[in-house]
Amino acid sequence: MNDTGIRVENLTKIFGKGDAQVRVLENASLEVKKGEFAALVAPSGAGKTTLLMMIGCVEKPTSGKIWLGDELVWDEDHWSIRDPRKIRREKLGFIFQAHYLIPFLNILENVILIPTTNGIPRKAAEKKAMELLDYFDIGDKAHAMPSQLSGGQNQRAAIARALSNDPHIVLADEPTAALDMSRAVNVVKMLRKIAKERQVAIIMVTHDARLLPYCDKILSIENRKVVTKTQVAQEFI
Ligand SMILES: Nc1ncnc2c1ncn2[C@@H]1O[C@H](COP(=O)(O)OP(=O)(O)OP(=O)(O)O)[C@@H](O)[C@H]1O
Repeated sequence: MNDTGIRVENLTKIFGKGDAQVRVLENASLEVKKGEFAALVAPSGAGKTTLLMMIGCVEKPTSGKIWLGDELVWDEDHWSIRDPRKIRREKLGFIFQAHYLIPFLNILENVILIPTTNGIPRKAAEKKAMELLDYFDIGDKAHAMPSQLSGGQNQRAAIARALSNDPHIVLADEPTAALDMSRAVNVVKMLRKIAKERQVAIIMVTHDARLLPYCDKILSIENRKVVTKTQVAQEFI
C-alpha cells in the first residue's frame, strides 16, 4: 500500500517577472506520510504559506510535481487533475490562524457546510458533525453562534470543520497563534491524535518552538529548499 500523504518534488515558485521577481522556492522536495504530523518552520517571508497554498491546490507552482496520496495533482506546469476545487473539497482540510467560521451560521451549520456542499445528506452530515463537536468537547455549543464561543472553542470548531469531509490531508497555517500556551498544546495534541487515528497527513506552520517536540517531523525552509528532520515525537499521557 502506498503510504504517501503529501509528496513534493523539485518544486519551484517564483512570483513576478524581471526586477520585481521574488524567488520563494527552488527545487524544494518533501514527503509527509499518512499518519504523520509535520511542523513547517521558517523565518517570516521564507515561503511557508506559499508552500501550503501550493500543496492545497490554491496557488500554482512555477515548476515541479505535487502528489496528494497516490494522485499527481501538479505536473510541472499544469494541474493534472480536472478540478483543483474538487480536490480541495474532497481531500483537504484547512485550518487557519483566524478561525474563519461564518459569523451568521451557528457552529453546527458551519461544520456541515462543506459535506452538504459535497452532496452528503443534511441528516448524515449533522450526525457526523455532532460526533466531531463532541470529540472536541464542544457538543453543547452546536447551536451557539461563533461570537458566543471563546477563542479556543472557536478554534476547535474550526478544526472540526476542517475534518468534516474526512480529509486525507490537513494543512494548518499557524492554528495556535491566537491561543495561550496550554490551549496551543491542547490543539497540537488533538492534531497529532487525528493524524494517528485517522491516518491523516498533517502539515502545521508554527513559529512556536515549544510545539515542535510534539511533531513527528520538522520541515524547514532554508535557502529556498525544504530541509526535513525526522524525530521521535513526545508521547502524550
Ligand atoms: N501573490 C504574491 N505576489 C508576489 N509576492 C508574493 C505573493 N505572495 C507571497 N509573496 C512573497 O513570497 C514570499 C513568501 O511569502 P509567504 O507568505 O509564503 O511567507 P511566510 O513564510 O508564510 O511568511 P510569514 O511567516 O510572515 O507568514 C514573501 O517574500 C512574499 O512577499
